[in-house]
Amino acid sequence: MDAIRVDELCKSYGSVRAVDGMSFGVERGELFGFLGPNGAGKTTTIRSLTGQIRPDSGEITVLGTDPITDPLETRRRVGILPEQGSPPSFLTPREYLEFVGTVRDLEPDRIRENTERWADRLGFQNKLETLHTDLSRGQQQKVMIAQAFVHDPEVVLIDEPLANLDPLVQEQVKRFLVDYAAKGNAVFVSTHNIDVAESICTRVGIVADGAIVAERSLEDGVDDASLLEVFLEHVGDADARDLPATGSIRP
Ligand SMILES: Nc1ncnc2c1ncn2[C@@H]1O[C@H](COP(=O)(O)OP(=O)(O)OP(=O)(O)O)[C@@H](O)[C@H]1O
Repeated sequence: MDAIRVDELCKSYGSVRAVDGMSFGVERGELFGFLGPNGAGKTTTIRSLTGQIRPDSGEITVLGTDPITDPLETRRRVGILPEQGSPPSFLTPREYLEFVGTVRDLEPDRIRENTERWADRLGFQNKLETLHTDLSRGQQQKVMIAQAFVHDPEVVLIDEPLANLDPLVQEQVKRFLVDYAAKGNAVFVSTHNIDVAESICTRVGIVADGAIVAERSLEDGVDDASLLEVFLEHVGDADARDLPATGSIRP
C-alpha cells in the first residue's frame, strides 16, 4: 500500500483552480520529487496532505489516515517542513524541539537524544539555548528541518528543503534525505529546482496547472538533460525552451 495516496484532488480559490485533478502515490523507500514552476499548485497540495486546508473534492490517504477528516492524527504521524516556516521567535531550539517531541508523544529521553543528534548533524549545538529571534535565517531553517524529523516519522512532507542553507549544509541535507528514504521511509519533496530533484529523487512528478503532467523514474540514472527536457516539454514557455540544456548561460 502507498504511504501517500492522492486521488483526483481539486481545490480552487475563487475562480483560480489551484489544484485540478491531482493524483499520485508515494511508496515507502521512495524519495518523490514534486517538481513544478511557481503557482503550479504544489503548496496547495502539501497543505491538503497535512490537513491545513480542506480540498473541494478528491481523496487523500497518508499512512492510512485521512488528513481531510482527521488532520490531527495525520500530523502526529508525519514530519512536516513547511515553505518559509520559521520556529517561534520566543523559544530556543531546545525548547522548541522538546515541545514538538512532546506533542508527537516522544519519551523525554528520546527527545533529548534526538535533539542532540540533530543539532550535531546540522551544526547548531552552540545555538541550542539561543532564542530563535537571535538566529540567522539559515540557522532557523536547520531547526525547522530538525523539528520535521525529531520523531523519526515514516512519512516526511517537505517544501523547498534547501532554502537559505549554505552549500555545505545543502549537501548534508540532500545526503540525509536520500539515506532517510533508503531506510524505508517515504520522503516527499516539493521544489522548483530541477537540479535538486535530479540529484536526490528516485522518482519525479512534474506538476503544472494543478496536476501531474509527467512522471519520471530516476533510479536507473538518466543523463543531465533529460529531466530538464521533460520539464520544458511539459511546462516551459517558448523562451525557456531556447535556453541551453546545461552549462553556463553567460554571454
Ligand atoms: N490563499 C490563496 N488565495 C487565492 N489564491 C491562492 C491562494 N493560495 C494559492 N493561490 C493560487 O493558487 C495557485 C497555486 O498556488 P500554490 O501556492 O499552490 O503554488 P506553488 O506551486 O506552491 O507555487 P510556488 O512554487 O510559487 O510556491 C496560484 O495561482 C496561486 O496564486
